[in-house]
Amino acid sequence: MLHERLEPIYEVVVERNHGEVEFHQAVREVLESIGPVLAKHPEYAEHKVIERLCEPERQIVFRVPWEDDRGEVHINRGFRIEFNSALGPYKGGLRFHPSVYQGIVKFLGFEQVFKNALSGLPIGGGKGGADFDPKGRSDREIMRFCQSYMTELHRHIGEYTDVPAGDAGVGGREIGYLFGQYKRISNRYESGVLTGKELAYGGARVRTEATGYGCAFFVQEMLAARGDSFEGKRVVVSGSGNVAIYTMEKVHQLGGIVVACSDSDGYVHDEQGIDVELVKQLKEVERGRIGDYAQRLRGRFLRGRRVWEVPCEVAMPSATQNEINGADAVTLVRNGCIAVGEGANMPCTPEAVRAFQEAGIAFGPGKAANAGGVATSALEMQQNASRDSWSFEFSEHRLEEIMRDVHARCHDTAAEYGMPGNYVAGANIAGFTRVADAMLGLGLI
Ligand SMILES: NC(=O)C1=CN([C@@H]2O[C@H](COP(=O)(O)OP(=O)(O)OC[C@H]3O[C@@H](n4cnc5c(N)ncnc54)[C@H](OP(=O)(O)O)[C@@H]3O)[C@@H](O)[C@H]2O)C=CC1
Ligand SMILES: O=C(O)CCC(=O)C(=O)O
Repeated sequence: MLHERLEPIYEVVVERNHGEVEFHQAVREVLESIGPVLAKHPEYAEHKVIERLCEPERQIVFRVPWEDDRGEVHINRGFRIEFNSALGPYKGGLRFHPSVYQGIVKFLGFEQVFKNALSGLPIGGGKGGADFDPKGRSDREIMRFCQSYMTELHRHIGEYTDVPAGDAGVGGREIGYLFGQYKRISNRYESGVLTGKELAYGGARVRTEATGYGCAFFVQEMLAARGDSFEGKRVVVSGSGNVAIYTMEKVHQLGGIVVACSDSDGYVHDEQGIDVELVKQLKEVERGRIGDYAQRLRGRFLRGRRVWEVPCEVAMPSATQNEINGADAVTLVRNGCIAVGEGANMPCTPEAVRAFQEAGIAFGPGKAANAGGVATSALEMQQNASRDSWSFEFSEHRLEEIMRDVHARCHDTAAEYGMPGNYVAGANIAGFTRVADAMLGLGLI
C-alpha cells in the first residue's frame, strides 16, 4: 500500500514512463517504504523532492554502429541515464545484454541512486548499456563494439561528471577497450573516468571481487545479528558471472558450502561444494557454459531447471532481475532457507520479497547487499585521484568496514522507524533521506 501522497506520484511515473515495467517496480518498492518519512519530514513533499527523484536528470540514447569479423554491419542502441548527481558524479555500470532497453537502464539507474547514497560515499547514481549480445563474439568484435559505443559516450562522461563501470556483460576486457578509446579521442589519461579497470592501467585491487565479497559480508552481518553465521550452511548462488563467482569464493572462506550455481542454460548441483577455481576457468578464461562443470569434475547439470529447487539455508541470487518469483520463494522457505542476500539488482519479484518477509527470514535487498561493488569503485576513484594504489588486504578491509556500516545503517534505520529487521525499509529510508537532504540543500535544480 502506498501513502496517500505517494499514490499520485506513482501514477505519474507509470504514465510518463509507459511500458517500462521494471522501472515502475523499482519506484514502487521505494515509495512503499518512505511513507513514514513524510510524516516526520513534510519539507520533502513541499519541495517535490520525490517527484524530482523519479525523473532522471539526463537521458542519453544513441546509435552504435559496428562491423563483425565477416564485414557485416550491425546497429545497436546505446543508453546512459544520468539519474541523480546530488551526492557526487553520476556513478554506475554499463550492461551489454540483448534485453537492455530504456526501462531496464532506468530501473538500474534509480536503484543506483539509493544504493550509492547508502554506501556513505560521495557518488551520485547513473546507469547505461546497450542491447548488444556479447555471447559468442570474438575479442575483436567486442573491441570494435566498445570503441563505437565510447565514440558517442565520451562527450557525456568525465571524472567529475559521470563515471561508468561494468555490469552484466561488461567486465575488465570491455572496460579496457572503453578506456583505450576514451584516452585516444579525448587525448587525456583521465584514470578516474571509468572504474573496474585492470591493474595495469589504473585499476584497483578487490574491485573484481568486491560485489560478491561484499554481498557475503552483508549476509554474514545479517546472520550475526541473529546470533548465527555461515559456518556449515548450505548456500545456493544463481549465475556464474562476476558477482556469483566471488560470492561463492567468499562464502567458502566464511565457512559456508555452495552446493549449486547456474547460467541461463540451467544449474549445476555439487554436494561436495562448487569448485570455484573451475568455474573461474570455465567462465572467465574460456567464456564457456556452466554445463561443462559436471563433465569436467563432478556433480549433475540440470538443463532448463530452476536453481531455487535445491534445498539450502542461504540463497544468494546473483544473475538478473526478477529471477526469484513468488513460487520460488515459497519453495526456498519450505526447504529451510533462513537468509537471502541479493547480489543481483532486483532479483526478487515483489511477491517473493513478501513471502520472505512473511516467513520472517533475513532478507537483504540488492541496494544494500550488493553495494560493495560500487563502493569499491569509489575507492578506485579515490586511488586514481591521489595517484595511489592500495594493497589487497587494505582494500578488502575497507570493503568489509563499508559493508558493516551499510548493514548497520539499514538495521538501525528500520528499528528507528518501528520496523525492526526490515532491511528493505531500512535501506530505502536511509538511502532516500541522504539524497533528499542533499537535494534540499542544493535548491531547486
Ligand atoms: N558486476 C558488478 O559489479 C555488479 C553487478 N550487479 C548485478 O549483479 C547481476 C550479475 O552481474 P554480473 O555478475 O556482473 O554479470 P555477468 O554478466 O558477469 O554474469 C551474469 C550471470 O548471470 C547469468 N544469467 C543471466 N540471466 C540468467 C537467467 N535468466 N537465469 C540464470 N542465469 C542467468 C549469466 O548466464 P549466461 O552467461 O548464460 O547469460 C551469467 O552467468 C546483475 O543484476 C548486475 O546488475 C550488482 C552490483 C554490481
Ligand atoms: O561500480 C560501479 O560503478 C557500478 C556497479 C553497478 O553497476 C551496480 O552497483 O549495480
